[in-house]
Amino acid sequence: MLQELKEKVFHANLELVKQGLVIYTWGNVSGIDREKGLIAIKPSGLDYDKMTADDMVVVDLEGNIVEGKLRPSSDTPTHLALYRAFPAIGGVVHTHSTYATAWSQAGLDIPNIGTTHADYFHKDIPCTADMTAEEVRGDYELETGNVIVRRFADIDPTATPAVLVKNHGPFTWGKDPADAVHNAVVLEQVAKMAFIARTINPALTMNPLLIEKHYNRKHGPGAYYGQGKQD
Ligand SMILES: O=C(CO)[C@@H](O)[C@H](O)COP(=O)(O)O
Repeated sequence: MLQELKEKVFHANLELVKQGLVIYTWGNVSGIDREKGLIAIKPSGLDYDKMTADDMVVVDLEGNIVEGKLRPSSDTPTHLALYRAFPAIGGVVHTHSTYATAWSQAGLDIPNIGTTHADYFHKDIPCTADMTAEEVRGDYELETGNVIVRRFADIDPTATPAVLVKNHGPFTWGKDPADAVHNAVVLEQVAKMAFIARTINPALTMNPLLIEKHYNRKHGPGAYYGQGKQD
């Protein structure tokens, strides 16, 4: 069942390691088959170098295991909350990549201070608020997803496919697992550049005109970015 999706999710998980976003068994990637309402996700606690596509666990949107001998990622409820709330997404990634996690631990949004950021994330990358005692002591992973969804009440998740969970780490998403990983890689670079830039100049400014210009070059009605069109 879902062999093609399991293969895509498996290779997307391996890409986290290849891109240096995770060590040991940290992080996880999932993908969804919207027609079937089924999700393939990395198994919990398994070394990436021992993992196979067949190890990917298939669950439904309520988290019931439909196929798989292993336990699904401990973050599965968070992934599922995002799939339920954001109907346009096809893949979700969670990592503890260094710079994005540092901004999560600092509890600050990553400000949009550069065109690389604007290309991929449009606005500031939001950090969630503190979780309450009830949320932490309750179904923590599900509540983590709910906190993310509430933080996006007035943010377009398609335009800004990333969030920092305060004191925990980043989640990204995309049209499929590979796109979600791509956004996780760029997020880590943007987090690193923002940290360095603000260290160099705490009083730096961003030209607001560049935000729409760069975002629309890549995503707007006239988007040609990467399609080989000439100026
Ligand atoms: O956020 C965490 C731990 O804080 C998790 O992402 C682990 O880093 C990976 O958990 P599994 O996917 O292996 O259950």
